[in-house]
Order: sequence, then C-alpha cells, then structure tokens
Amino acid sequence: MPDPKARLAIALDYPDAQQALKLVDTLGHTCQWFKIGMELYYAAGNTIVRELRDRGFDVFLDLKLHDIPNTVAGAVRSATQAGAGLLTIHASGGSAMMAAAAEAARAPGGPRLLAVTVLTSMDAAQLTGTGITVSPADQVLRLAKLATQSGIDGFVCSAEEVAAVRAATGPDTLLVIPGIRPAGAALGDQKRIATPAQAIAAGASMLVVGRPITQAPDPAAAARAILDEIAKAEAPLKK
Ligand SMILES: O=c1ccn([C@@H]2O[C@H](COP(=O)(O)O)[C@@H](O)[C@H]2O)c(=O)[nH]1
Repeated sequence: MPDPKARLAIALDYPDAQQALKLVDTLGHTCQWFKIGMELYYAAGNTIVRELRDRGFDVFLDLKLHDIPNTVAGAVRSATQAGAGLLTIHASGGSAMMAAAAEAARAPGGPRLLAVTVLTSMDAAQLTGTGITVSPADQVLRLAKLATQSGIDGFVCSAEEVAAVRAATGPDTLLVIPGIRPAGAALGDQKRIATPAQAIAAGASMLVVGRPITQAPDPAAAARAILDEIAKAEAPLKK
C-alpha cells in the first residue's frame, strides 16, 4: 500500500512564513507535502519554498499561473529554481499557454505541472455567470482533455469529477483534489466537496486539505485522522 503521507498536501494559507512554519513544526513529520498558495508566496517567495525543502519536505507551489505563454513559461522557470515538486497553472489559459509551461517545466529539476480545471469553490450557477453554460463536470473534462494534449502531467478538479477524468486520462494521471471536508467539517467557501474517503475511493491521487487541519484545535490530530481515513479508503482498492 502506498504511504498515505504521499497522498496528502497541507495548504499553508498563511500571511507570513512565521505562521506557516509554526504549523509545520506543530505537525512535525506527520505530513510530507506542503502546499504554498498565493497568500504565502506573495509574502515569502522562494525563501519559504527553500526553507521547507531544507527541512526535508516536498513543496507544491499552487500559483495557478494564467497569463500569456511567454510570461507563464518564465514563471515556471523561476519556480523551477526554488525546487517545487508540483506547480499549478490554469487550464483556461488555453493550449498555447499550457504547452509553453510544459516546455519550460521539462528543464532539469522542473516541477510536475497540474492544470486547474474548474475551481472547487464554483458551482454550476457561478460557472454560468462566467459565460460557460455547460456543467462543471463537462467543463472539467473538456479542460482536462485540452491539458493532456498540451503535455500537462495532471489536474486539479473536485472529487465529483475525479472518476470521469481518471477514465478519460488513464491510471497514471496525477489527480489532485481540494475541496476535502471530513464529515462534519465547515464548508467555508467550498462548493464541490467530498470526504477524504470518498475522494480516494473515486480515484484521487492526492488530496489537498487546508482549514480542516490548520484551523483545528489540534492540527496534528486532525492530520492523523485524515491520513487514517486515506489508508482505510485505499485498502479495498488493493484487493
Ligand atoms: O479548485 C481549487 C484549487 C485550489 N484550491 C486550493 O486548495 C486549498 C483548499 O483549502 P481548504 O482550506 O481546505 O478549503 C486552498 O489553498 C485553495 O487555494 C482549492 O480549494 N480549489
């Protein structure tokens, strides 16, 4: 059975490195992957990426790049220098942007690229408001196929779409799933959600969890409970 630690990324959504590292220290080596999003990266840049790498952790840089191809390729090269293992771009940036990012990521030490399809905070009504009148599931599949053709390694989608994306893109595709809420957890701004067990059973490769851990009274216990849930959900798939 794969180590459940390899299947969980903790979202360090903090305004500065000090608060982020306090949580990292609280968790000890319960977890292996930490996700740095825009809030922390704009405050602490590549310094926090290197700090986590120096402590022996893997870093998922969730910058959701979305710009013209030349600019995104340059951003991928900058992220490569910091040593991030995973980096996100927005699939809605289009095939030329994704192909330029994929080419830049092929440099030695480059990150695996994940294309964000439809944000898990969006439901059908919000998607329609942006002018996209197909369902979130259809839009996720459309963008996943486009990203695959553009040379992208994996996708970010919700647990609601993961089985369909897995069927369309194959067993080796990296499918990373945020919007994870253990039973009874507050939804916050997330709309397309699932429990850790549901997401793993549906075919997720890796789960992203932020507030259910970072805002828990005992973050290390919350992380351990999610790792246990992942391990139990994995077991039936291995029979
Ligand atoms: O579609 C997406 C893409 C990225 N995210 C990020 O994941 C975490 C989720 O945090 P929670 O506190 O567990 O809701 C956060 O950093 C988002 O930027 C996402 O939620 N949905």
